[in-house]
Amino acid sequence: MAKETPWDIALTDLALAGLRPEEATAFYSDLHRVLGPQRRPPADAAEVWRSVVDSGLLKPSHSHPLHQLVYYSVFARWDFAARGPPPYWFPDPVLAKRTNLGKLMEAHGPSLLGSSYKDPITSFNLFQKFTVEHPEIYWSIAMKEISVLFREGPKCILDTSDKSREGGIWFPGSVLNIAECCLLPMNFPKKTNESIAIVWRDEGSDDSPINAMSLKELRDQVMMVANAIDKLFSKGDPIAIDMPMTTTAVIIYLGIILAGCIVVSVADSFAAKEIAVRLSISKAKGIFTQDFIVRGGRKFPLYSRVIEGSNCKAIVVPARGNEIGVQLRSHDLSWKDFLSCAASQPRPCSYIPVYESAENVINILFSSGTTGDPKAIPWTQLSAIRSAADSWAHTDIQSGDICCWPTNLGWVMGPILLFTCFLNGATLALYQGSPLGRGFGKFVQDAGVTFLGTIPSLVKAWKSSKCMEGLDWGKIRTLASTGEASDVDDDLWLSSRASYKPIIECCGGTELASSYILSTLLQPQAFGAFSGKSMSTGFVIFDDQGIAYPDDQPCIGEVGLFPLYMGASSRLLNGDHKKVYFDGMPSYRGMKLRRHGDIIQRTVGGYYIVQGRADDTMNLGGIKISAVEIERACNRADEAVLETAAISIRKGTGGPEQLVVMVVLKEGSSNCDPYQLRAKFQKAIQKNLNPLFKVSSVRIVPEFPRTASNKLLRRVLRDQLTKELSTLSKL
Ligand SMILES: Nc1ncnc2c1ncn2[C@@H]1O[C@H](COP(=O)(O)OP(=O)(O)OP(=O)(O)O)[C@@H](O)[C@H]1O
Repeated sequence: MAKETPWDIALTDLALAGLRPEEATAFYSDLHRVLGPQRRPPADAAEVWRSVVDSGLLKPSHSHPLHQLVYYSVFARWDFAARGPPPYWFPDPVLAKRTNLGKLMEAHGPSLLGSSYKDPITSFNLFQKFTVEHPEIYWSIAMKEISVLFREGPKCILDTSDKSREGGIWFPGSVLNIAECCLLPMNFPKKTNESIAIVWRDEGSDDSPINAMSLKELRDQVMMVANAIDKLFSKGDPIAIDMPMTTTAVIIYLGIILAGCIVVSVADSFAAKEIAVRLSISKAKGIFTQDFIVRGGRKFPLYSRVIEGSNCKAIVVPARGNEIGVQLRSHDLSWKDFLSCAASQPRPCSYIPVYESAENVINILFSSGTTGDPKAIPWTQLSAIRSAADSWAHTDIQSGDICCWPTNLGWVMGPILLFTCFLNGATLALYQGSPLGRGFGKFVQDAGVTFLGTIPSLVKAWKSSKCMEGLDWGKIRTLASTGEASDVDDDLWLSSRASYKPIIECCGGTELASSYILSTLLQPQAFGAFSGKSMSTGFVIFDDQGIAYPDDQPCIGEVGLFPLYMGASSRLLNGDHKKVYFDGMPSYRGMKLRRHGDIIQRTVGGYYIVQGRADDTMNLGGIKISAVEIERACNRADEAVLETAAISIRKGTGGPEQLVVMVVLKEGSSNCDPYQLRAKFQKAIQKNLNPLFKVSSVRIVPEFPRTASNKLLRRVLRDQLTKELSTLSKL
């Protein structure tokens, strides 16, 4: 499909990529005008691509094959080993100074870095390093940028005197209510009572106007909920929310925190048993839920799932309309009856928040369980601050932005998105239904979303179904992706839908309340790669012996986080925090490193590429390789492949690990032959990775097992294959 150079693209190629003859002729001459006469290198591919994008030649309305043809032809001769991943987006020196971080660096860079400070782009790495070495200075400045209002100010920013607290004590002595901070109008960041706090639309009402709620309306409703909570619960009670991330769910979330209780977030896709386990671990005193979930035009029971394994008081919100569609147990309440508890108050929409220390727990979240049983992670008010501040710095969220990221309050992205919007004066955009279809994309268009977050499986589904064709996503300023390693071609598709806006890759963990590697608008971006570490985050990549690679050296290894990490967890409800995150970790410069479990690659050029979990690493013929690297090579080996999972298994008798590539095919490709695929995978692996790696077999399956948040569960596939093998060997 791709040509040796973009100059080799012929009219016939453009026709094959979907252009009509007259369009192909016009495109051809425009392309050549942009490319100029130089037919062969030394033209730098990155500069060529930059001119192509700047010229606006490639439009969102063009077919994906056309975008592919140009992109892959431009970078056909790119030497990854010598230059790192190819950049597709470049910061503009003038615009960079107008970003949140750019402004902060311009204001403080000269005094903090002295004459070494040049400008936000040139000095980004130096500044990030400074924030790691002086986190107390960075956080004292960053805190002024988001709407955090202390009732009592902190004694200092960071206290490291208690050596048993590896993560340090942040903002000691301070008292606040973070939900109140979300709801108050502020001069900076700008939030008035009339500012639009939430916009939303119900699935199925895709041609109706967008609904909107002002900050004052939101505050009134949250206060009403807090008043009603006071009637039914006591301060400090854990109260669960298990429902889609709707406007009502967001109001409930803030109401629980305003009233000094703890939100227990449970994702709405869990089965009854999983819900029950989470309610029991957190000792929830009540649960807010819905009668049903309406998604993709279907109605799924939710209340019945919630009560199957738990007796705690349920407050039931109707999925649609005002009346609930299920019969309640005697001790449960409808949403209407719950709200009427507050209505009897003289001022139902007025509430004095419960103020607590910054380290007070506001939310219990559960990790995805990719590596084992989900961990119950207490989020403090600091976690909320961390999440909003990172979005301020890295995704450049500003007041007036309209932010959409399909997720759930039970996944870490839910609370991160909520605090990102409300502590930065941005608008939260919620599509109340399935994000998989065109209705969601139309909402993004109609609501004028400026920031769109995604997960890789969602992007893959949009690209493959072509459901977003013809939509105008022109208001998008920034995209983002998290959860799993993203696919270069899927990201090419995503960015091209928004005229090549940057995709900010985010990788962290529920227990960090943030991402440890995170792209920025101050550095060039490459698909599927992270341009750097997040502000104030330090880490090393270490080898099998626990020895850290030098910071400027390209390498692959496990990441070890510096333990002083503002907003990260310091305990687990269902596990030994020290054992999970610190025991067995190497030390670096006198610091015991914090475990995160990811294998990452630092490339030439200082980009990071996630290679998956340490547990998914395999040893093929004595060489260590991550599953993700093999999958990246195989995913593009044949047009029929939707996705692959690389698993290594060992026969019961021991011996070397054998590589099995499992495949899910695109719709309509069912007659694909596994033997032919094996040959193609073998070739792709030999060409891109290592000629010695052998594909032992290929399995075509209808779908992969995934966590409830859609992460590929390689450990389940590995267990299945190992079991099958041992049964076979017994026959
Ligand atoms: N953008 C990304 N690219 C690659 N991997 C990612 C990305 N974002 C997240 N991840 C993976 O997800 C992990 C964080 O997910 P989460 O906090 O939900 O817990 P988990 O590790 O999946 O679950 P558990 O700790 O229960 O096994 C990261 O450590 C990383 O492995």
